[in-house]
Amino acid sequence: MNLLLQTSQHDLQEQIAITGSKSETNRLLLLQALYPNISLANTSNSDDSEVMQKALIGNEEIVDIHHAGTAMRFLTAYFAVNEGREVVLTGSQRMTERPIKVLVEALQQLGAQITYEKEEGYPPIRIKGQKITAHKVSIPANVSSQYISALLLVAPKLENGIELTLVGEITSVPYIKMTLALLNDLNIQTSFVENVITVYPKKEVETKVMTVESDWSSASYFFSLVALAKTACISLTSYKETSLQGDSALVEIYKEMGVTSHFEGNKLTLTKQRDFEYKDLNLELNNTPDIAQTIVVTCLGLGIGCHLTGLHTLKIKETDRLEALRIELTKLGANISVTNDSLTLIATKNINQEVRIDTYNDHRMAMAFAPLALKVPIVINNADVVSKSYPDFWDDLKKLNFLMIQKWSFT
Ligand SMILES: O=C(O)C1=C[C@@H](OP(=O)(O)O)[C@@H](O)[C@H](O)C1
Ligand SMILES: C=C(OP(=O)(O)O)C(=O)O
Repeated sequence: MNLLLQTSQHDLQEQIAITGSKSETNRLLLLQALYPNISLANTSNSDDSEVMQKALIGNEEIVDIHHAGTAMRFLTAYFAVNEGREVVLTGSQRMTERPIKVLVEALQQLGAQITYEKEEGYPPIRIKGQKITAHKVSIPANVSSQYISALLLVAPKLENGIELTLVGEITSVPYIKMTLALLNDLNIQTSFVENVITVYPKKEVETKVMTVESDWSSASYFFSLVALAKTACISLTSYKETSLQGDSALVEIYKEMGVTSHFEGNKLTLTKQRDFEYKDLNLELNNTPDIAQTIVVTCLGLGIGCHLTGLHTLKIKETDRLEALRIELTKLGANISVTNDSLTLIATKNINQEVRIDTYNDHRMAMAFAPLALKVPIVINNADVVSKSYPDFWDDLKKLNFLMIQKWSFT
């Protein structure tokens, strides 16, 4: 489905309910498989959480997690320590290009039995679950924090827990802290001192309902919409002022783009500041890689420039996001350059109309570019990719009176 988006609505007023964080949900689904007496509320309705849940409750030999990076990484660790079970873990074409070697080698240090079915270092992988008693392991920390979270999540069920030494610069740190915080919520003891993380074993946890906070990465598209509208007041539920999700940094980042955030209970209200003085932005996004696309598109729409750094992990996500941004923003008339870990956009006032944005099987390409419809009509190709994290995205956008016309590839 290709969608032509346009709107003449410049005052955005609405209340939107976004479901739970997919990062928190996928962690908690795994923890629930380890500790069945916990229950979950406000879970994510994303495809990634659905495949995670199916993989955990199913009993197939071949487990296909499609595009879900967290599911691939978390389940690698889960099946590796699941004594007596053998599975082949695989995913979409793109998943077979996303590296897994760092995690496989760390698990092998602990005694896991994992082999590659095709290319060394990449899914699909064959895992023969083992009883693990070793507990000291080291791992390169600069490729993906998901490898680290994967080990930490299964650690409390290992006989001796885990003592994990992180080697090199640590990337996407808030996601590691989220994992530890969720373990702590279950009274599982952890420590994170300098570059060593320890998780202590815990056989049972108390019965508890874990309520997932709504997804901040999904909220980013509304920050962008508010920034690009003439006037706006959009409320989002259910959010916390102190969040486990690093992407809650949106509140501070979008202040620099004229968006005011206000909390009342668990309702977050975004309003557009009047007479705001815009300046080019300089941001380090190592802690918040998933909002880089949203931010650069907002900057283009506002006619300001930006220099974003700390982006090296973008190259191994759903697509090479740096390259995808360079190609699509150039089509819109932007002056953009990228390196292996940064992006620079020069301020421009003109945006090309009715450009067809390719989405590269990446939900965030579709959602990040959609708010630009407030400035120019825009076509989003393969718009259904949004279901990876936010299946209701287009319905929620309709509530803001966006006009959406299905376009066929040849029209
Ligand atoms: O642990 C998680 O839930 C995630 C960690 C991040 O990945 P990296 O650590 O690979 O940057 C992030 O981009 C991803 O969307 C979700
Ligand atoms: C990178 C993402 O997801 P994953 O790595 O879990 O596929 C994302 O949702 O932006």
